[in-house]
Amino acid sequence: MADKAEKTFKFVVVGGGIAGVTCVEKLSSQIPSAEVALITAGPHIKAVTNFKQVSKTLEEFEIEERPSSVLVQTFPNLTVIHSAVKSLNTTSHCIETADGRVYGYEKLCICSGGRPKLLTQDNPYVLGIRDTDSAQEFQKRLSKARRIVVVGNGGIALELVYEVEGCEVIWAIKDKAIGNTFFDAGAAQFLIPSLDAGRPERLVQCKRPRYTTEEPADGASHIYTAQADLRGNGTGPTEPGSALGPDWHEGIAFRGVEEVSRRVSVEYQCEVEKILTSEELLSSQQQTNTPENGGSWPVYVQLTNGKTIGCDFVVSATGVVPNTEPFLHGNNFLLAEDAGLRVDDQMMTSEPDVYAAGDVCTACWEHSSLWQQMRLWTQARQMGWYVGRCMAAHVLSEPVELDFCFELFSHITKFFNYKVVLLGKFNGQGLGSNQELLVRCTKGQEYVKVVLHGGRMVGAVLIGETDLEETFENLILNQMDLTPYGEDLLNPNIDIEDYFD
Ligand SMILES: Cc1cc2nc3c(=O)[nH]c(=O)nc-3n(C[C@H](O)[C@H](O)[C@H](O)COP(=O)(O)OP(=O)(O)OC[C@H]3O[C@@H](n4cnc5c(N)ncnc54)[C@H](O)[C@@H]3O)c2cc1C
Ligand SMILES: NC(=O)C1=CN([C@@H]2O[C@H](COP(=O)(O)OP(=O)(O)OC[C@H]3O[C@@H](n4cnc5c(N)ncnc54)[C@H](OP(=O)(O)O)[C@@H]3O)[C@@H](O)[C@H]2O)C=CC1
Repeated sequence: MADKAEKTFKFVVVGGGIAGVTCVEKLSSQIPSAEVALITAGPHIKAVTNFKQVSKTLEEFEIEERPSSVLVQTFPNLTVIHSAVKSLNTTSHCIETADGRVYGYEKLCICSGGRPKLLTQDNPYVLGIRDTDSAQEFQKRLSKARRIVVVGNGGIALELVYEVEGCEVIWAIKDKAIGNTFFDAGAAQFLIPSLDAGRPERLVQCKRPRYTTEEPADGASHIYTAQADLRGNGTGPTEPGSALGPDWHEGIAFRGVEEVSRRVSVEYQCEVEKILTSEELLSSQQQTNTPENGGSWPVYVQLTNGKTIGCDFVVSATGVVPNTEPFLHGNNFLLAEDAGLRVDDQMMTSEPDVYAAGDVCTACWEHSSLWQQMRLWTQARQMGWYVGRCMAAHVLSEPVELDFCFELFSHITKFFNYKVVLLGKFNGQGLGSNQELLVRCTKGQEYVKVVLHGGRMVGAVLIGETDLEETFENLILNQMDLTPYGEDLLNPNIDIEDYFD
């Protein structure tokens, strides 16, 4: 492959999601003279906007989907190639794209994200949601649906069951409580009433521009560059786009055909045993498993609790698998248990000069006791920024230390219209029974949980407008012994901020 390389770049970054774009921005600003290529399968790139450092580790930002020409205008050293990577040869330092072109690199960063880990592949009644196209497909199918089954108990399921209107939702979860990837049972109990109450009316308007994946009308090149006229055509609507951002459902009406505003029922502690078409259900002759609520449906879901539920389609919100496939063949990448590319504290994979960041990688350095990896946009941005710094530092033979953002896990998001802040070991991850919990809850207003370990705060869940995030972040970071304060820590009559000043 090496002698076929039509151009060799100092840095090649694969993936136009948050991790890849942030990496490119960092590289271009650190070494403006270096030639950088961004190779991405999707037709657009993601850009972080309105970045706000809320506190030492908490950050908020918005995400825009943009044509890559905008990025190229900002960084004249950058070439964007819209084509999927087909193969990689780490020995010859070459990468081949779907349109048969070969590019050389001195240093490569893989930021190819993940794809939905579906319950089953190739079943037309089972949908996953990842990018703009899959969200639009979901919306289209929903507009004709009377009942859907949502499987999974993480971020996507939590958002969908709250957002869908005009359609009955059966939510099947493995656990005893909703939202297991983010909450404990107490928080779930606090949130459950919002499921029935429904979400407040809001204007359905698009906050930021969205782009379609149609070919450019003028037949313009898929390669945007200030330097070269490299043409490619290895991309199209079937290639994976970048993962959606936090408020991906804003501006999209998730409405089924029913008049009812919402009806969500949760099937707890069950998994999907089988997914059958109506013909398969009939021929299976399982008369004992009479479908719930009768009726005739395009597809039936048999759950391990013995229920068979007919529906229009199934949403498999069951996590992500790192997109590693095209990079593995013929190379010696070490993979983690979750199938991500293993990276060390310099974001380097097991192959020389190959780095990885974002959803595709698994952080395999010795973590701070207060941090864990979760495949979130915050971490994709942080890793993208840090990997760019590492790559530039290695070229310049400069030392680089693990960034401070990996000291403490922090995440701000919104579920069921409540602000949610998660800090450190917010669910007592890895602490076993060696933890003490303090909880304060005001129905419909706030839920505050603090995780203590050896008298020190190691994690917190803050739901609602608690205004406690900065103080708690400080208490977690400084690891002060809080034993003398006891339950006063959550006493609503004490101004905790003043208390620790
Ligand atoms: C519906 C949904 C809602 C979400 N909501 C939130 C939220 O509220 N908060 C939060 O923190 N996180 C959220 N996330 C998670 C978050 O979006 C991801 O963790 C983050 O965007 C990952 O960024 P990334 O750059 O690693 O990967 P991606 O955004 O997936 O980007 C991967 C890029 O690689 C490209 N690519 C893939 N394969 C190839 C190839 N072979 N060749 C070339 N290019 C390739 C793709 O086109 C894409 O541009 C959500 C995810 C989803 C799906
Ligand atoms: N607001 C936010 O921060 C949001 C973040 N996201 C992120 O986007 C990504 C994709 O979201 P999502 O798909 O919800 O992934 P998550 O990892 O958040 O959740 C996946 C859920 O599916 C469950 N699950 C896995 N396999 C099965 C199975 N075979 N049957 C039943 N349940 C199963 C998991 O349970 P278990 O854990 O027990 O395996 C878990 O509850 C994640 O990285 C998520 O963090 C998405 C939306 C919003």
